[in-house]
Amino acid sequence: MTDPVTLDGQGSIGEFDEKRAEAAVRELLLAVGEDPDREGLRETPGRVARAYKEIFAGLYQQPEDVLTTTFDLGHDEMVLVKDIEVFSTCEHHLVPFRGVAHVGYIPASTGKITGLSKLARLVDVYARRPQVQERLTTQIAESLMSILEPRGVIVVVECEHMCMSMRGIRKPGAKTLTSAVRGQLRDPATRAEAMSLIMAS
Ligand SMILES: Nc1nc2c(ncn2[C@@H]2O[C@H](COP(=O)(O)OP(=O)(O)OP(=O)(O)O)[C@@H](O)[C@H]2O)c(=O)[nH]1
Ligand SMILES: [Zn+2]
Repeated sequence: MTDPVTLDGQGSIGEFDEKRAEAAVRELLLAVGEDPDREGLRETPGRVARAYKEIFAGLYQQPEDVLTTTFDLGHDEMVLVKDIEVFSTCEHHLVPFRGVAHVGYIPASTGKITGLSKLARLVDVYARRPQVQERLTTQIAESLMSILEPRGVIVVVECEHMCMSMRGIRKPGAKTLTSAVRGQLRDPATRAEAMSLIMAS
């Protein structure tokens, strides 16, 4: 395995250890009083390990891997992609949180823009890690700022956390909104314009 290297303060650039994950799931089943050798559970540790590999695939990716196609277009107005589906995993309880992300930016005057799908891929890179919503939001904003060097960025994320719905406080339907605003989008008028586009149905 590669030596651990910090990745935005999270995880490490290594490889997913499927055997270890499988053993841990088997152990967890034993801990809850289940029989991992019974018919229905026999394949479960392996299945869960493969599912985790997919759910945490973002630990083995960098934003540069997905923000690849950049065009020079000379477009100097805001580009906004709304309602990008978010599936992530709360790092406190390892249960899902899901919702949408809205990602907008004002390209650099040199016109460096990226493919629209790349913004959704960027959301996935950070969502597919053990996360908290605030960090997910700022990581998207900051990676866009450093890679595209735009004049401004706005990221708004709205999610429902299963750790608040299915357990603990049990408030299904409660939504958490987080935002990160950088550069010219901090200007109140520009920010208000972006927010009205985001909130419009
Ligand atoms: N700020 C923030 N908090 C989160 C996020 N996801 C989960 N949490 C919160 O993390 C907190 C963890 O609190 P703890 O008191 O350590 O854990 P707990 O006893 O399981 O807390 P309860 O959920 O209140 O039962 C809870 O209040 C969760 O609602 C997130 O993305 N951002
Ligand atoms: Zn949680």
